[in-house]
Amino acid sequence: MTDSAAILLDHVGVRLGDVDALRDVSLALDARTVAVVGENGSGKSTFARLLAGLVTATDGGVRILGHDPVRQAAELRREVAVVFSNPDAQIVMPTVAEDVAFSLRPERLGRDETARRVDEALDRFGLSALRDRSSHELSGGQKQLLALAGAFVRRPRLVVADEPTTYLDARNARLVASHLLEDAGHRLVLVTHDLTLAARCDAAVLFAAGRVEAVGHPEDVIAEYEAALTC
Ligand SMILES: Nc1ncnc2c1ncn2[C@@H]1O[C@H](COP(=O)(O)OP(=O)(O)OP(=O)(O)O)[C@@H](O)[C@H]1O
Repeated sequence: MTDSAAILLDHVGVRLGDVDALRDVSLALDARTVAVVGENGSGKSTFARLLAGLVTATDGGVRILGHDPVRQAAELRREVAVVFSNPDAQIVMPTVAEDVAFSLRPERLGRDETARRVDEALDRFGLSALRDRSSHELSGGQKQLLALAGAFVRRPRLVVADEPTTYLDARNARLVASHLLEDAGHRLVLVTHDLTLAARCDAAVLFAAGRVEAVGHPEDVIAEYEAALTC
């Protein structure tokens, strides 16, 4: 296993209550965009949360972007952004512009730099005209774009997206996917049940019952997943 890969897991187990959500997972992932696929309950979200420092390993070793998620939790929080399927969980401020600015608070930037970065993010995600709108009154698609703006405004090195297109119509799903996949200097780990979307990533991981069943080129991994489904 190369020890310079962006995502390194060495015999990792994660126990949640009395469930082994991940078991003996060893991975070295260095592709820029990685799809995570597998059946319901196979451990995908647990893996995503582990990368973001939201759950900790019960066994084994983890390095994300060179950081130990426990001892270097602050560095990890600064460099990893998370996007979930339900954007409501991530929207905290009354207006669209305030919500994006809120994401920048930990950076302690000056007022002008904050305003510049917020404007840039709103523009990039097509939200400039909605900047003073109530964030909770946006449509589902607009809310997900707001969640993306809040994630990307921090210029993360890694974006972990857990089924970010689940509740979106085809047009917004396509828009959100293209923002996530475009190379804006970030890495992406994308948990998805959309195998067409997974195929657009540079690499894929297949989970089954908390274990890694396959890892490699998305075409091969998806073929293995589909073969298992037809058995
Ligand atoms: N907080 C928790 N406490 C106890 N068990 C949990 C908890 N969260 C998840 N689990 C269990 O861990 C296992 C893996 O769940 P996880 O959410 O990672 O799967 P998933 O592949 O993301 O599923 P889905 O596709 O349905 O979202 C499942 O058996 C689940 O029931």
